[in-house]
Amino acid sequence: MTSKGPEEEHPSVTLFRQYLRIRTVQPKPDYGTNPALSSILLNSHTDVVPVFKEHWSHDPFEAFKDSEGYIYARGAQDMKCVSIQYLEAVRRLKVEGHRFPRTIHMTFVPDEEVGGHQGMELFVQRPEFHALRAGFALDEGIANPTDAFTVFYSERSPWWVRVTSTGRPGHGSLFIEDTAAEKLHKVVSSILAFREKEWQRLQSNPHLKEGAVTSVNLTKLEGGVAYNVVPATMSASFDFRVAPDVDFKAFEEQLQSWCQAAGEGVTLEFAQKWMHPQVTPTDDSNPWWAAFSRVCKDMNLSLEPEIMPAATDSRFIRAVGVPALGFSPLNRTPVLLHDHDERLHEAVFLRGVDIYTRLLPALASVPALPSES
Ligand SMILES: CSCC[C@H](NC=O)C(=O)O
Ligand SMILES: [Zn+2]
Ligand SMILES: [Zn+2]
Repeated sequence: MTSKGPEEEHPSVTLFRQYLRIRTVQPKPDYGTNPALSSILLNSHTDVVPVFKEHWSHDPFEAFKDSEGYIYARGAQDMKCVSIQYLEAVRRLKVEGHRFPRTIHMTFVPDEEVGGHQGMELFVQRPEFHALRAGFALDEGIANPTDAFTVFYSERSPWWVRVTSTGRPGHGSLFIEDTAAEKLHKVVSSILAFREKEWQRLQSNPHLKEGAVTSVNLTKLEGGVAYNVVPATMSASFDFRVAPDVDFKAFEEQLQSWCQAAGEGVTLEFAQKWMHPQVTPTDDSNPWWAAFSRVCKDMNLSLEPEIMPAATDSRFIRAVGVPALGFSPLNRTPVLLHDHDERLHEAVFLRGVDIYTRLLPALASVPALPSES
């Protein structure tokens, strides 16, 4: 009863037997046909952001599919789709018996949504990461509502800044001078004026995309104990996303000078300060880009190369010298990552599997780089 014919075999048993046939024998495990070459890393994170269930049309963890084919779930775009698309493309290529010179590794990492500090940031420093010998990585991108696909070659750097202002306390009925609030107000005004300037710069230049300018939002205000007590301390927290072409030293000095200009006792501290932005070249000098863009051209996919406005695990990968592209093959899809009713059409998902099925052979067949020969 256990040895059924091949046509009846349980798919899990078939998968098991396919895996057994791969000669991963030490000391020269057969991971790819040329293990001297660097590998391709397909990275995805497994965590998702929280939900406000009351704003969803369907249970965000049920993966409900409506009659049109839209699948509703937290992670449908960010980025459980990509994890499964990688796996399905690799499975397809294996079933078809393809072999490539370069090994393909997949990593499924935690904690990206809270900064990756316990995930990819640590992993890239580990010997296990270096043992993968990654030469190029793919990681998440963002959906594109048009026919085109967005691909990210760099990222803005997150700087999370808390400005703390101290001043004279006292009774809420008096005109107290030099209060924490009035000085904090000055800093907030300076930073929001800068925000407006960057916004105008973005608006007035159709060639600039969101990731090319520096953004900032005031995200927290803290302080105060009672209506009639002037507090001695107040603070404002800001989420800056600094564009990769900014002079970081000069920018930090600018922040400091806004604090100083507001008066005595105004200081800033960083809760997050990424200092290592990297750009993955998007021209044919980069053989990974050449392979990636060639496949897209062959498949008639139009690409929109951009700088990622948010921060992903790609920044850690690029910072250790591995070029990376942020790409989620999701076109004709409204951008709903982190939003209510995050959803993805099944046809778009399946098309993404087709796209990876073409991309992976090309990337895993990039000839030896000068550094590899
Ligand atoms: C800056 S650490 C937080 C990382 C987070 N990534 C995805 O949304 C982001 O806010 O960009
Ligand atoms: Zn993500
Ligand atoms: Zn996210």
